[in-house]
Amino acid sequence: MISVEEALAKTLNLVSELEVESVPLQEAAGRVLACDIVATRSQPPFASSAMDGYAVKGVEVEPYAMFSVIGEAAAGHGFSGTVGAGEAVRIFTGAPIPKGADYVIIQEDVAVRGKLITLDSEIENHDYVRPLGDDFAAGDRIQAPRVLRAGDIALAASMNAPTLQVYRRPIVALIATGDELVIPGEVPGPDQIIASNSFGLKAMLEEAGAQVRLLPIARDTKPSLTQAFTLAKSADLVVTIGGASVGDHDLVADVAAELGMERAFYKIAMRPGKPLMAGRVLDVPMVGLPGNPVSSMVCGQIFLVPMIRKMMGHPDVLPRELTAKSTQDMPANGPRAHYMRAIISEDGITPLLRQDSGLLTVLSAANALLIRAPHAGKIDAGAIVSYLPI
Ligand SMILES: Nc1nc2c(c(=O)[nH]1)N[C@H]1C(S)=C(S)[C@@H](COP(=O)(O)OP(=O)(O)OC[C@H]3O[C@@H](n4cnc5c(N)ncnc54)[C@H](O)[C@@H]3O)O[C@H]1N2
Ligand code: MOO
Repeated sequence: MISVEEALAKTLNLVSELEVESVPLQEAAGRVLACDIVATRSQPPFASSAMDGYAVKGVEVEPYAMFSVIGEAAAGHGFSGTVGAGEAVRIFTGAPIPKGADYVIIQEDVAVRGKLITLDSEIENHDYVRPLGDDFAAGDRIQAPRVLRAGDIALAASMNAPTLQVYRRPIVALIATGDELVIPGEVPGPDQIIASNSFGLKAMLEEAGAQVRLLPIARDTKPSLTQAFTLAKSADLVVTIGGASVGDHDLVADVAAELGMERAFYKIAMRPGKPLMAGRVLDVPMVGLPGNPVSSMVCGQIFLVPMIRKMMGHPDVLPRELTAKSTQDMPANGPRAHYMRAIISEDGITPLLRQDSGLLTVLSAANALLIRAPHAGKIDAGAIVSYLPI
């Protein structure tokens, strides 16, 4: 058995960044930018007004000064003339500052009579002019790599970049295995249960950015598993669920071996998740998850999500572990790293009472995985422990 850290390094080694593709701006959120975005224009492209008011010459601004209004400048429709001494142009937010003017008096500080304005006794000492290129100048860049958030998309749009270069999303083929499984909505036979892991994993991996194909459930026979692997050949990552352990019907390792699997490892010092395996099958990176529902979801979180992130070009692939005070005493841990389903709140972190890897109710109630290292000693309530939010 190898450690979680070794297994993580080996699973990450199986994959690399995928190719770069062009996507429309509207579809780029959450993707990782692969090439710098270069602004093809400055913003604003002209000095512009930050307020509704009157554009004048700044040197003429003083209490009770009077100006005659000679025209109007609105956003999208500038004033074509020049502002002279004693003159003002009615101006609105976003409009170009007219020639000759360099100051905007907000309309709240002005008394208007026909075409004449008089400044109040107190005037704000602020020109309300946004200079040309105040936000960015032509040639400025959004640097890659970068995970594109909503604010970045707005900035890229403003830079007039209609398509962006991003890493491709990985295609993941998910193969649930087991004669006992039927899909949700079907009527299970007396010895059957509903397949849950593939649906939970699909949600998890899609949230991480993957495109997930749910393959038909493979039966516990070699031909059925062989067919499933063959169907998955065009994916960037094949994930099997179940059949990973040592029982007579756990055939994933055997079938993968018959298909020439280059095995990276089998079995890790982790709880849940001991029978995890990984390698390449039919030249496709493959991870074999244990079937117990919580085991497969926890392994998905710890191993698959970082693999997806690496393929998508993320600069940081590993989740950042956080720390909190344990609200409970805890006994010494055994030889496997324990990822305990737990609840993090302002009081600290509390491991849930039942940790059996078949309990999806417990996983659903948890919002964190409390991490106990192999052979960690016993701790008292109040001790600092590591966790991952889930
Ligand atoms: N003698 C031993 N028995 C087991 C060991 C061991 O070391 N020695 N390891 C245990 C551990 S730990 C785990 S985890 C499980 C993993 O076994 P498999 O990967 O072979 O999984 P299965 O036997 O196929 O299934 C286990 C369990 O999970 C249910 N299952 C499977 N797939 C799904 C699915 N897609 N959706 C919902 N539930 C699923 C399945 O019905 C079983 O109940 O092995 C232990 N045994
Ligand atoms: O490791 Mo198993 O995954 O404990 O249930």
